[in-house]
Amino acid sequence: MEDNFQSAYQEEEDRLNSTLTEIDSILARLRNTPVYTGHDYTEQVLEDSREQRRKDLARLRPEPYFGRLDFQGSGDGAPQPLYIGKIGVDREQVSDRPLVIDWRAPVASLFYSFTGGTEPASYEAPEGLIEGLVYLKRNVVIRKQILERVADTYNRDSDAPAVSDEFLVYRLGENKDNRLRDIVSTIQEEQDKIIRAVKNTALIIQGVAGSGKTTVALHRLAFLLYQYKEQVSAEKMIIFAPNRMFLDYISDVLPELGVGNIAQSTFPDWAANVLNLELPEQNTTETLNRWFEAEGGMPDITEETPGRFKGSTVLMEVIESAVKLLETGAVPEGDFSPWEGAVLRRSMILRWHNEEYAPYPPLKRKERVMARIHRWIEMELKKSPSAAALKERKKKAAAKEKTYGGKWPKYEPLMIYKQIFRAAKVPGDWPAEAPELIPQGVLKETAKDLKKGILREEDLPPLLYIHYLLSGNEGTERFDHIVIDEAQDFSPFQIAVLDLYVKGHSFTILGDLSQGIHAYKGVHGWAEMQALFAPEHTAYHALTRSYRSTMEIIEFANGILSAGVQSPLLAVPVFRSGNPVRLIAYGGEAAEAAPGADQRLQAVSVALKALSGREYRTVAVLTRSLREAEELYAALAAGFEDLHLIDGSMTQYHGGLSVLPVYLSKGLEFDAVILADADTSHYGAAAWNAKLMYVGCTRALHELWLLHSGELPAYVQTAGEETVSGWPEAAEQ
Ligand SMILES: Nc1ncnc2c1ncn2[C@@H]1O[C@H](COP(=O)(O)OP(=O)(O)OP(=O)(O)O)[C@@H](O)[C@H]1O
Repeated sequence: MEDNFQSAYQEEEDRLNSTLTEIDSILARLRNTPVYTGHDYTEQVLEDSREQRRKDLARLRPEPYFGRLDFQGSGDGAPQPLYIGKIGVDREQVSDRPLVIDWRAPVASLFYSFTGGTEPASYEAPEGLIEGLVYLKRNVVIRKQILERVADTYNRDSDAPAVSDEFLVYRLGENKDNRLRDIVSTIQEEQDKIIRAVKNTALIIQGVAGSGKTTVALHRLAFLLYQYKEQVSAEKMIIFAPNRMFLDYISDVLPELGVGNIAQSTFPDWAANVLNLELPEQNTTETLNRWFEAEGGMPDITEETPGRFKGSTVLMEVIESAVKLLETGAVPEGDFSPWEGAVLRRSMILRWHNEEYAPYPPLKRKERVMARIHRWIEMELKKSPSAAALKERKKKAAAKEKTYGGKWPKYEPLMIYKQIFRAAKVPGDWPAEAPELIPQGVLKETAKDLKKGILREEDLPPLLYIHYLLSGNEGTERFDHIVIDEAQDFSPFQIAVLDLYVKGHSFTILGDLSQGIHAYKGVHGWAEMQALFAPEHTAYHALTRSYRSTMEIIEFANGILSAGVQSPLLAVPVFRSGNPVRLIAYGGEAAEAAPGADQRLQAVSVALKALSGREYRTVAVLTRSLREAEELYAALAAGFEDLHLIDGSMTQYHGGLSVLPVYLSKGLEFDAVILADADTSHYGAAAWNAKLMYVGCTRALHELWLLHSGELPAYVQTAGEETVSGWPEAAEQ
């Protein structure tokens, strides 16, 4: 065994050396080729490609590849070793087998989809299905040109035919810094299917916490750019994520994959930009705080909860009817007469509006009709009998034209939105009552907000839709692809509106219903989103394995889900074992002398010291509310150098030690998590509270401690069979 390993290591070291020599020689040749600066187009294209190759090779040199697959296609005489890396490199002789194969190339898909066994394997190539036998699947870790590790996950000649998880487990056991990383060397089969799915589909992915949704979405973008290079461009792709700090957290993955220039935004930021609106900064944060700090729990969520109703496609219908009403009554009453004796019949204007310009959206139609009227005036002016009459008529016509233009509907999204909710005066031909489809409660609350000038996040999709109905998506280029992360917090209306701004329903929509803590606005089931697309335009995938946390943490979090939410969406852990989850009751007899608040502070401080003293790089204290996070931070900051408070307004994630409310931790991960206040007064019995706690627990990679002074919620007690209680010895108070 040891001998085999030695020879594998030696073999890979030799191959690495020869690869590096070859890369260096290609690079040297490219660098010695004079840079073309002339005007010949063909030469310019060749120069661009040389420059790209120079950059790629320089980028590749420190870690040229990460995997090897020995494959014998049906036409091959013997198994051929294929080396797979982040970027493909052709040899000097392009007819030879590539030096390194791009991980996105069709043949590289075998590296990910092959699940062991002696049966033939196959992959889809442009020329059709290629079949053959896999002999070896090997992971090689190279850092700074040094071979660090060789691990065979499959070897046809060995006794263990299945693909082993050993290398994956090794990778997952590493500590994380403050950024999400690429996973090209260990993409799993279920993830690979999503990454390589065809472009023009609305892919909806339900993935348990830590199943790699965010990571997979980013790899999918890199794949689409490779596979559809002629059809898509990075500038026309966009990622929607919950907040700006999260965007910062994921911002390294795409550059690591060699992809730049993909727009990343929050939905409100993007919508405000399209609508040309200035959104007050604190609105979203304020809604969140209001919602999550609510004393005595959340209000009940029904289809009439404002966020839910305004996110529904029912409101789309209401808007469509309102815009139709405006459009039908748009042409002002009466003929148009710019001066005495000149008359343009209304019937003619109506014909222009309703027939000739019918294909245009209302705002364009109005512009076209007004331009046509202007041209008509100019023709009429030519008939003026004298220069004085011409001058007089011109003056009159200008005034009349202005007045006539003013009689048209305003066609302004916010105004129309206010009119729909009866927060602004409605045109004469509108019914006095708002449409029955709008529930009374929503009507009142929205009208009150709109009159005060308050716009909430849930008002943005309707506003965008009105904007679209009025102007089409003119001025905003349609995207080639849209990624929506944390999509359980999106509403069907939001997706329906975004569909108007993307080509071919090309979406990757990822989320986890078990983390749906924004139930007042998000979807309650994926069918709500699937229903927006024709069956042939949508596909559903479920990711059930969780890669982030140890088995102990996942089993504990699963327990919370089953008992607290009765959810069937449980995570399947990768076989990676760590320390048991720790439940720590503080206060009680040992610390009776200290008043309550001090005991809590002391407990958090001891836990933070204990965990940050280990090899972990990121440790988080999660509180139930922002206020509690702020208070804890203020009390702890002096004792911990690298401590950061994370509130809703942050744009950067620093890593190290953090204090944050649990609802803001969504999407992030930490080596160790301390869940402060895990008691019934902070986490009530409602499913919603269990979800919140589930989110908190699943942020932890290696270590999870729950601190409490009161009773633990029942769903934690039942989940806690395999946990340990109390402080570890070294951290004893
Ligand atoms: N195939 C893989 N190989 C190695 N690491 C992986 C793999 N898949 C996911 N991971 C790791 O698992 C962690 C979770 O990934 P990610 O944040 O993308 O999951 P998620 O499903 O978006 O999680 P959540 O919904 O809980 O926020 C990350 O550290 C990621 O690097």
